[in-house]
Amino acid sequence: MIHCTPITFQGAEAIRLHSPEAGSAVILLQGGQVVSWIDPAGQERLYLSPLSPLGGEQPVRGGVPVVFPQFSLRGPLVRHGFARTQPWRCVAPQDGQEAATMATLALSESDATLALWPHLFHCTLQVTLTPWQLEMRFTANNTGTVPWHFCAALHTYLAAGPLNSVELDGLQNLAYEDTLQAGLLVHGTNATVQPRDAIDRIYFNARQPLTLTTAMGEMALTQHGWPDTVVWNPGPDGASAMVDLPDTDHDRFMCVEAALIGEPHLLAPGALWQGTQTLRALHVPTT
Ligand SMILES: O=P(O)(O)OC[C@H]1O[C@@H](O)[C@H](O)[C@@H](O)[C@@H]1O
Repeated sequence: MIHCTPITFQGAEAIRLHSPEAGSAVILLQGGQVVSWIDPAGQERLYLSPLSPLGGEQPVRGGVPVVFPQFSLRGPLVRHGFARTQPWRCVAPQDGQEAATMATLALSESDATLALWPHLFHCTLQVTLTPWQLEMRFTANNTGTVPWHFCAALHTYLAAGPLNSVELDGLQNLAYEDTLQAGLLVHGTNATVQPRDAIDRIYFNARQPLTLTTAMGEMALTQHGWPDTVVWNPGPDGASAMVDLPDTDHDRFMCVEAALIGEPHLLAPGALWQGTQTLRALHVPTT
């Protein structure tokens, strides 16, 4: 039998990747959700809300929730689909091997998912930790006999300083759908994205890589396979309205999500889709 030895992280079952050179990462079995990435300098690079209980039935706010098979409310399922609240299992490394810097978690159909979505599937998330870099590879496999459509995203909460010091470079001159304006299609300008209040945008066919500059330093964000990028922060009013987020914590993260939204993917029986998001810390402030 294949399994990893779980650790307990804030009371929830998890897998920990670590090495002296690369730092560490923690992945919850619930949701297959990365909730911590500590770089070799000891700096936490992901945001995790202190008001979001782990191991319950609610989605965990922070880290990297896996959105599947639906994005947001663009379909009949709960927002962002069911994958982020289902119990995943660790399928690699194999029992007895050192779970040093790479692990793969998997989710397949169950009575619970079939009650929500009548399809056979096998999803995996492979997480690889190297010095200053975290790579996450998501796959979706149709293990049934009929084709199905899906959307997905890695809803990455990057730790950031105050929102007014955030700048995202690489999405200039691209059109985006503005969720805060009821999905209005907005023509982009040649300015970098500098959110100073709530922001909720879907960029279709986004260019790569992006560079996120925050009070925490610079990070290169690269996605392969994922055509779209979501940029989200709830802003002060949105944060205050969320029970699982401290009132001022909109000033502690920025979500840049590698996503498949614009054209739901049709997966034939036996077919496999994959998308990778890579986070690379480029510059660490010396203060
Ligand atoms: O609160 P949730 O379900 O985790 O969603 C958070 C946000 O996720 C983003 O991906 C969406 O674009 C936002 O519209 C949404 O508010």
